Amino acid sequence: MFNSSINIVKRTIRKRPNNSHKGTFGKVCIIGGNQNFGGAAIMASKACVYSGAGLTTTFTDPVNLDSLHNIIPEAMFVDYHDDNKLKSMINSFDVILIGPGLGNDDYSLSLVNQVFQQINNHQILIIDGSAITIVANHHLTLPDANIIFTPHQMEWQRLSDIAIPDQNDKNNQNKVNALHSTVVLKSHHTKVYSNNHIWVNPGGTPAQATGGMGDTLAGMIAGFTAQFANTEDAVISAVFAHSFIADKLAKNQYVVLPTQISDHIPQFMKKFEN
Ligand SMILES: NC(=O)C1=CN([C@@H]2O[C@H](COP(=O)(O)OP(=O)(O)OC[C@H]3O[C@@H](n4cnc5c(N)ncnc54)[C@H](O)[C@@H]3O)[C@@H](O)[C@H]2O)[C@@H](O)CC1
Ligand SMILES: Nc1ncnc2c1ncn2[C@@H]1O[C@H](COP(=O)(O)OP(=O)(O)O)[C@@H](O)[C@H]1O
Ligand SMILES: [Mg+2]
Repeated sequence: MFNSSINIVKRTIRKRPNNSHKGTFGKVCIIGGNQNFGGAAIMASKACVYSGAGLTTTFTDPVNLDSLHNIIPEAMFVDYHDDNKLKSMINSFDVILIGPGLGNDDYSLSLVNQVFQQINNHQILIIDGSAITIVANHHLTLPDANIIFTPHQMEWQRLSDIAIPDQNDKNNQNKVNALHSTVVLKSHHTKVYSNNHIWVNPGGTPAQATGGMGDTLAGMIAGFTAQFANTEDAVISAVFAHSFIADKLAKNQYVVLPTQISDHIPQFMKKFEN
């Protein structure tokens, strides 16, 4: 499993062509971070930029602006209350990540609805964190887009109606097929379900069990899928990179911080570029 995963990573992370520019490496929009969970959107944004996305724009509550730019000045900011900006910009992105720290209130629901109404089938939509809970609680109809869900087991229980003890491959795959989406089911042994294919992450460590770890993974998946043509391979490579970096740091650390993982993404990508 480890060697076949390395092969996927190597065929995914391409050497950057000399005649490239920021436009070559994808435009990502990250929507999340309410007044309480700004850190989630900021960690996702950091992970996305460090994964090499060409342009990252973060739609968040304005209370997060200074912190966002302190941590990751490469990310652009839009006030997520600005309806007109969201409307006019949303279809210009290759990848939209919605959910990290979004919260579950009426305004969060309206943002999810707005994205679902406007997104098209050329775009990749990553649904994480609060946005998964919103889709589940409000039984939202999914839009016609390339959808990737990134639930942990509790979020998957809400979305799939499969209780955590019953989350086996057969039950999970049936639900994934019904959703017509890719599902990254996160746990101590994360699995990626897509098109009747299941990939099991060979890595991961309890040193990763800290808030923000999934927000960081979601940002990495956004950055990888924005750049690399094969979306399934890009998702697998991001999940692999996330835990590979964590496993390495955990050799000398009791706990690994999400932002530390982001710091090491560029070295990981250099090591495996092909
Ligand atoms: N610094 C920040 O701003 C943070 C914001 N966060 C945001 O908070 C919102 C709520 O997300 P939460 O996941 O905390 O809340 P949820 O209520 O969705 O789920 C958390 C609970 O699920 C249970 N659970 C069962 N199996 C699990 C598994 N395999 N992995 C994780 N939890 C499992 C745990 O008991 C945990 O308390 C999201 O939008 C998220 O992005 C969190 O990521 C924490 C950090
Ligand atoms: N014990 C563990 N072993 C391996 N990976 C873990 C462990 N605990 C958490 N993780 C990883 O950390 C991430 C947690 O995601 P999530 O619960 O969404 O975090 P958050 O929403 O707080 O950012 C997932 O990628 C999960 O696989
Ligand atoms: Mg999460």
